[in-house]
Amino acid sequence: MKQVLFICTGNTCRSPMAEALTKEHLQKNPGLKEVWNVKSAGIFAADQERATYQSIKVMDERGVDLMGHKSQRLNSQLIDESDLVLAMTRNHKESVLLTEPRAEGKVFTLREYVQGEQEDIQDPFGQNEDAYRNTARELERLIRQLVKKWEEEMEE
Ligand SMILES: N[C@@H](Cc1ccc(OP(=O)(O)O)cc1)C(=O)O
Repeated sequence: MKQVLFICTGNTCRSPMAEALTKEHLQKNPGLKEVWNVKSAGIFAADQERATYQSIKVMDERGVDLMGHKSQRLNSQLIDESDLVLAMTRNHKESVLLTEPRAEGKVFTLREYVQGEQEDIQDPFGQNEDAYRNTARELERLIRQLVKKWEEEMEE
């Protein structure tokens, strides 16, 4: 099996949403579900924190359960065991490559990986629910493209 690891700062908003959305999409695609294991972590995350209330709420609005999420701090082992590391921002990507240079080649920003563009996914932390909703919508779009990309790769 291959492992994808989503990275953000606190592992309580963006990367948990990306993880949950990806798992949700994989549920609908048994072939791919056999291929990809999905995790998330945060560069400055505390361990064992729940996702923020707003993240849980906006995911719930999409029928995606984030209640069981527990944050974890990024570490070398997680990077080493991952085949693909998808960061929310260029800063996250650069920070990973600075501490784990051997990860070069498997670390991308999510948008770079699916759209070939460098734009970041902004942090909704500390903002209102609508900001979270916008992040969720943006992530949903990107994750749909990610899964499509994996499907196409599988058919090759
Ligand atoms: N937990 C940090 C900040 C933080 C939390 C979450 C966060 O969002 P995300 O999980 O999307 O990186 C960003 C930063 C603090 O102590 O203030």
